[in-house]
Amino acid sequence: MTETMIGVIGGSGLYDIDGLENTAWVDVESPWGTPSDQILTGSLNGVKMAFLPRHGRGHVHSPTTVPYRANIDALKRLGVTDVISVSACGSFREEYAPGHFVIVDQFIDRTFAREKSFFGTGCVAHVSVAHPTCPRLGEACHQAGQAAGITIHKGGTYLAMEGPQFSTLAESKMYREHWGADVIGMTNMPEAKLAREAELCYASIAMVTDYDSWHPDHGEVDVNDIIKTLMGNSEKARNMIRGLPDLLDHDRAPCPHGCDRALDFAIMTAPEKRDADLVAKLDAVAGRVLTA
Ligand SMILES: CSC[C@H]1O[C@H](OP(=O)(O)O)[C@H](O)[C@@H]1O
Ligand SMILES: Nc1ncnc2[nH]cnc12
Repeated sequence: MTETMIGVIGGSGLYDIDGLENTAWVDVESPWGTPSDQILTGSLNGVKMAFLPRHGRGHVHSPTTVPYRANIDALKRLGVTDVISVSACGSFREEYAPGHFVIVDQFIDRTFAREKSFFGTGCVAHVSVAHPTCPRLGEACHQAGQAAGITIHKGGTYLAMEGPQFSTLAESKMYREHWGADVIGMTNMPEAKLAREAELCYASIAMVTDYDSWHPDHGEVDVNDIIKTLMGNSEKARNMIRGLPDLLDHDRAPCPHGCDRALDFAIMTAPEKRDADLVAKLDAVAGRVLTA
């Protein structure tokens, strides 16, 4: 049995969490760069927790410049087993209204200006992201959300756009009417792909702040309106997070969906052809299979 450590990545409006015991903001060094910020460590009901504000406290990083690899590597290095990503999003569905939460289970990745893998020349790996989120962790988030009195929808496809501008009306209609996306945001990719490469269970909670620009009865998306909705959403998210330790237990059974074994057959490069520097950088992410 490994010990559970819940890592929470907080998006826009969620720059800290409360209620943890024995807290400290700690620097975590990563060979993949400097994480977005220090990481808040502590425990809740006997379960270890780590919190990282995705954009940094004070919202320093844009969706494009968030150091996604450093963030995931740093959480893995700390001992995190399960990552809960909390994000603001626009909605493409009437019934996913501002103030509601969505447990995302699929993604369409339209980002193009980000490093998307820990692997590359000298250590090539191909992991499956057919099912990019962990159903066990998503179910725990769903239960915690319901217990916190949140209107929370189970399942949804998140379109990850590059940003930082919001979508045009034509894009918004295309994503909604032709691509089947349910919500839109700028940050869950490549975060989800990297979490899978690092063999971390990953669940995404998208907090609806707006109807993007498609809705005939709502104006175009406006960041001031988003911030107003975010203020209410972030308190709800904190309430939900407080319920998670009791649902996840201190001792962690292996993931029934195999998230924690994603690299078992993924690495293609022959041992004698591997680049030593890259292999060294992969010590936290892939040490389980590279040193076996
Ligand atoms: C404040 S609106 C746009 C901004 O909010 C979302 O951030 P996050 O996913 O980190 O909550 C969206 O993706 C944009 O980065
Ligand atoms: N409409 C939207 N598009 C992209 N990212 C968002 N984050 C919050 N609302 C958004």
